[in-house]
Amino acid sequence: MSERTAVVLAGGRSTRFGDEDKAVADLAGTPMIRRVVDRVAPVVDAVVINCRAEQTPAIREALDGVGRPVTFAEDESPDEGPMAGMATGLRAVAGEYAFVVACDMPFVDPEFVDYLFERAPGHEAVVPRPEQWFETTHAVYRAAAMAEACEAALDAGEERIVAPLFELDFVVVDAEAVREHGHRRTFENCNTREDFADAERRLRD
Ligand SMILES: Nc1nc2c(ncn2[C@@H]2O[C@H](COP(=O)(O)OP(=O)(O)OP(=O)(O)O)[C@@H](O)[C@H]2O)c(=O)[nH]1
Ligand SMILES: [Mg+2]
Repeated sequence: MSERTAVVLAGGRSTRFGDEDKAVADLAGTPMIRRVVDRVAPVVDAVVINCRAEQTPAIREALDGVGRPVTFAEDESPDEGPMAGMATGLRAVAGEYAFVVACDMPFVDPEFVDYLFERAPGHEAVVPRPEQWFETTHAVYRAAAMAEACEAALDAGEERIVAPLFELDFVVVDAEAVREHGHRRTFENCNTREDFADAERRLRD
């Protein structure tokens, strides 16, 4: 099946942001997660949201009318970290490949996401490495393979998402390819009120 899915990770507690869920917080007039989904929707067929059960109503409302089927993959037990969320989200994917993205990346570049999907056939993961770090929450995975690898890593007490990644046949998109195919803002994430204010200034430009 060639269907492409976006898995949006939103199950965190937004502690750096404050007493509000940053996923649905207003960013220049639009809930942040809506910005993320609106940006990736043109290059995917379906959307899966990973979050805690109590977040679902507000996120569902924020995503009303996005034009792609949205399903919710709720954490069975919350606060187990982004890798657990990734496994839960990927288990709910119907197609072969999924782009996993954090809910706090409102500048995600659809053309770059398309490029990541294009590099995927024959591999289990396509992960950008614009600098020193692998952007594991902005990467394409063969859903079943990564879900399984995450579950094994969690069982082994691993917390870093590179651990399951290294178990897969993965392609690295290096700094040069990132520059060539992507906008540098694509990896920018908003964690604090200051990050929101800063992003908002640029979104209103
Ligand atoms: N399911 C799930 N997702 C998580 C968890 N922790 C973080 N995430 C998600 O992983 C992504 C990156 O996490 P952070 O940017 O640290 O978000 P956060 O944990 O909500 O924010 P802070 O509390 O400020 O670190 C975000 O999309 C989060 O929603 C978790 O325990 N469970
Ligand atoms: Mg966190």
